Amino acid sequence: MGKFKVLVANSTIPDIAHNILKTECDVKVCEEGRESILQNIEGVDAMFWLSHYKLDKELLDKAGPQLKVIGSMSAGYDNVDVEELKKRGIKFGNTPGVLNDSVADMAVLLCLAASRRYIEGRQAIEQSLWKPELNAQWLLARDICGSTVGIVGLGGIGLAVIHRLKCFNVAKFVYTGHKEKPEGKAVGAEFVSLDELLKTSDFVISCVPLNKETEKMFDAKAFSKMKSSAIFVNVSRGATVNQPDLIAALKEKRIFAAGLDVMTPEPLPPDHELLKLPNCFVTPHLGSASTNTRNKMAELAANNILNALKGQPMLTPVV
Ligand SMILES: O=CC(=O)O
Repeated sequence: MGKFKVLVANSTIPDIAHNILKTECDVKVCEEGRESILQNIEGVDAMFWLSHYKLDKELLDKAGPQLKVIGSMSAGYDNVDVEELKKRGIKFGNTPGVLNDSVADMAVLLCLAASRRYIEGRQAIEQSLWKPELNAQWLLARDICGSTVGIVGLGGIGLAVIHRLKCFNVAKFVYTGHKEKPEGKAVGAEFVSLDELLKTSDFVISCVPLNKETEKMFDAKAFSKMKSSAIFVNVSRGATVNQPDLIAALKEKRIFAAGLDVMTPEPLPPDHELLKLPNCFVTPHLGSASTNTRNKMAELAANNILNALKGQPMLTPVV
């Protein structure tokens, strides 16, 4: 018998996390759904969290006062009531850093798929619109080469995007955020205001965390400042975008195209308007979805939990 009781709030987490937790804990795994978490959470010392559900007061009340630590297998934690955790003295850790490369790969994929008009090209084949006569003006792309790339939120993911896109011979990198960062200077990116970034960038890539300040920051006003040839890419959270405004901007060709790994809602209904736009390339929130990255995230989340249970500092604490 392990010393600690841990609830795993998702039955699909990689084995590596189970193996780590099992060394010191009794591990219980939930079935799908919030109901199952609510049914199983009572009396546990820790929870391994991987869910789009809200981690809120109701869950914490149901858990009871012995709950000491929650380790989330995610970088983002916008669905977690961190203030409530703080109030209750519950430690909370996330898994930043280890997913930077995978998410940055996804950002590059989105830049390319949106700028090279992947959806339109594919549809043209399927709808027999690919004509035998050569047309030198057909489905022309916007190049990354020679472009200005704007990173909104220069954290680890934004930096990893810059490192990748350097090979594409980008003319200029700009970034915006709260303050100028030495890491920005080190990669040759210029710190600018959001306004300046929106006005001058050919690619606008959102890497910001979702919070009150960033919620719906990409709205009609923001899209109206962007070039009509600009490509908007989002690998952060769907809620940073006012989605009806984005849809209008894409429909009216006020911007050239978008590439989205995140959107609202998730999962996106199959008949959603975003999927009907030929200039919008959508993937189902797969940024961190590689075998290696998910293993690293699982390992880090499990070690955060064990450390905190044993009274040691978490490797990547939030509170
Ligand atoms: O979106 C993925 C994450 O926050 O880890």
